[in-house]
Amino acid sequence: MLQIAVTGKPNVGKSSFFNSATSSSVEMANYPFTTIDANKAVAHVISECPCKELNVTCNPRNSICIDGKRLLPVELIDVAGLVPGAHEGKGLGNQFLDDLMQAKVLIHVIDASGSTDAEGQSVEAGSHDPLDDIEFLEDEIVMWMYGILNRNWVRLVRKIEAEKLDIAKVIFDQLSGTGITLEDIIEAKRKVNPDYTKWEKEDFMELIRNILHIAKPMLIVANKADLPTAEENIKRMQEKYPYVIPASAESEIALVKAAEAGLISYTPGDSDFEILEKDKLSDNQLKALEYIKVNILEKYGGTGIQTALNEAIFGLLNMIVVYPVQDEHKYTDQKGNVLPDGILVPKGAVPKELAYLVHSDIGDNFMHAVDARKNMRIAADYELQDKDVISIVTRG
Ligand SMILES: Nc1nc2c(ncn2[C@@H]2O[C@H](COP(=O)(O)OP(=O)(O)OP(=O)(O)O)[C@@H](O)[C@H]2O)c(=O)[nH]1
Repeated sequence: MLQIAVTGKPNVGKSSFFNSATSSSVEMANYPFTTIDANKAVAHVISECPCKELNVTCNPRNSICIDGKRLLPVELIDVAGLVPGAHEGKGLGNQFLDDLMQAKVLIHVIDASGSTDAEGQSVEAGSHDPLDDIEFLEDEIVMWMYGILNRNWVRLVRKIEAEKLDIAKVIFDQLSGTGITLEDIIEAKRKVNPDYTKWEKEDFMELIRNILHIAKPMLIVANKADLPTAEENIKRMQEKYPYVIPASAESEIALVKAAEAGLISYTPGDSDFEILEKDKLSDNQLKALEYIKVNILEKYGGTGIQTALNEAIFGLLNMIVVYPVQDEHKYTDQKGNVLPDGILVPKGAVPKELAYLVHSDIGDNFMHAVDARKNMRIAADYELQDKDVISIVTRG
């Protein structure tokens, strides 16, 4: 399952974000996996299910369909321990960085209201500039990777020369376990001085930043957007960085709780709610709900939690959803389940890559694929499209 790391300095609302993003999956009946371990749980991203358009009733297996919306599971990892000096082993140090590197995409939770200082201590709202926190995470990761690469560099350069090794492959081996691919390194290296024997600290830093931007894209969640000091900071963040999602984890938690109690009707991701039991709500509760409506839902179009997850997968990672089936006429698997699985694949993937994502045996025995909508065989280099329904034909 695709992994998303949720991180940020202490007190910014990481746990609140993590809990609000994963609690709704827990409620879902027949969900095969909920809490994986203490700091991992399943959340979901939402995509339009092809069932409506194909006029069929689907029987999802790896996902859930609610009113034509397909909820696809992703794994969230709660990575606590970001403190200044983490790369030198402060706080949870390298454990923090190892955990972070498991994920394909990072969600960096920021206290947009500026009420926590650089170390995560509470301060007067608006007195800390949250823009300073954005650079700080990347700096910690860069310094940590620099430490790894720099450690044996002189010896490695000699070895590269003596044994005529490929520099990108050598860097790749040094960074093993970080999920960074050889292709990522080759691409990142193009923009730095080609003569690696002359690399200074700045060249390493540039290379590492390039690698990070390619291999570990980062989404900024501007949390605590409900506080009055957040608005101006959010504007400044959005002007400077491409992926900033205003959010209020606390509002999401409040709305989900009220919905669970039957007081309002609200589904995560909605941009509005409806009060069902006005008489059972106290004046304070009504005021709080009104505050959320005006200051979060109407202002930002939602609490930002579901938007952030969707943006991480479909925006930053550029994924699409493809539906493999066995019977291209009925859109079913072997057992007759209609549109059983939605699979997240990177945009640009071809049918054989989909086959491997379904199962390695199916990949090994892949012959060709059929576009079930058009009932037509597709070419080996056909780029899969979002919501494609594909039947894979295998040998034997
Ligand atoms: N106003 C407001 N407060 C929030 C929001 N999200 C979290 N908080 C508050 O911020 C404080 C920290 O929240 P946590 O979720 O524990 O933060 P954390 O980043 O996990 O903190 P650590 O466990 O210390 O790393 C708590 O008092 C929350 O109630 C939000 O969206 N709005």
